[in-house]
Amino acid sequence: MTKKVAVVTGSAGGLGRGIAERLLKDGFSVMIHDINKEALAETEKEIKAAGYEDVASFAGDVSKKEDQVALVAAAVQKFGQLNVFVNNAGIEAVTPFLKIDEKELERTFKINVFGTVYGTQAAAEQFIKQGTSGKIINACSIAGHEAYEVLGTYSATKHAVKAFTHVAAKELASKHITVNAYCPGVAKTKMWDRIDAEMVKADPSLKPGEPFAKFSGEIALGRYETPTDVANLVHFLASEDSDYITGQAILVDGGLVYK
Ligand SMILES: NC(=O)C1=CN([C@@H]2O[C@H](COP(=O)(O)OP(=O)(O)OC[C@H]3O[C@@H](n4cnc5c(N)ncnc54)[C@H](O)[C@@H]3O)[C@@H](O)[C@H]2O)C=CC1
Ligand SMILES: CC(=O)C(C)=O
Repeated sequence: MTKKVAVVTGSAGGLGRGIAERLLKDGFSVMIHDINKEALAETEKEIKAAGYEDVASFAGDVSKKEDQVALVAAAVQKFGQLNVFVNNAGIEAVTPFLKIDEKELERTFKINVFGTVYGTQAAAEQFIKQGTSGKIINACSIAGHEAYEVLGTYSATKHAVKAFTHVAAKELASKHITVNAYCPGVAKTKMWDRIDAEMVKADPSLKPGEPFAKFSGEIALGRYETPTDVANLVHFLASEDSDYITGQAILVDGGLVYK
């Protein structure tokens, strides 16, 4: 039987790498992808060294539509088809509201929102061309359900990701394409290291590590999130067990936001 094929954007590290590794374990062929070419090459090497042969990599920028189309084409050329597309890549922005500027708005919306739209379009076009069903899975956040101080731009982008998840699900359902989102809480990746540093810069009364400790201290299950926690949900959303679920932005946050 032909192996199913998944693409995971922004998977040179962090949550994306955890997701890619889980999908490989589940038996998918996986195209990993990132804007950081060196980290991507290193990750591919490490994954192969761990015994996974059906992995390949493609470097690109999710905010460029042509890169997303080329990513899908590369996955299909390498593995023969596409079944799952994970719009994982995203960036943070940590700025007090009155200081948010055009540059921050443009950069964050281009990567988090435009990137998700372009990835969804490229994947959906391929599913339609194949005449198959398909699954699109987007990175949202607790910040797509709540809005956080000094994370205004980021929260707005994740609310937009949630809205596009709903709309794409409605429009693509008749083509047997499902669109869902995972909404992590507080995971100690490079993103949170940067958020912590920026929050300390914005409020000098804070010490390094305190913002992360404050956010993760409110998690009901008593610990911060790991890439595996997120990958467990994406594994489900990529599997046939989720076939009757579409348009959902599912919280996977250990009990932090209740919606
Ligand atoms: N870490 C956390 O606590 C949470 C993360 N998320 C979301 O999960 C996703 C992954 O987050 P992390 O792994 O924590 O982030 P990260 O910053 O650790 O990793 C993100 C990866 O995306 C890549 N990337 C950035 N811009 C890109 C672009 N334009 N094109 C292609 N690749 C690009 C980076 O090079 C990096 O390898 C993001 O969408 C983030 O917003 C959501 C909720 C919580
Ligand atoms: C990183 C993130 O998604 C937060 C702080 O909600």
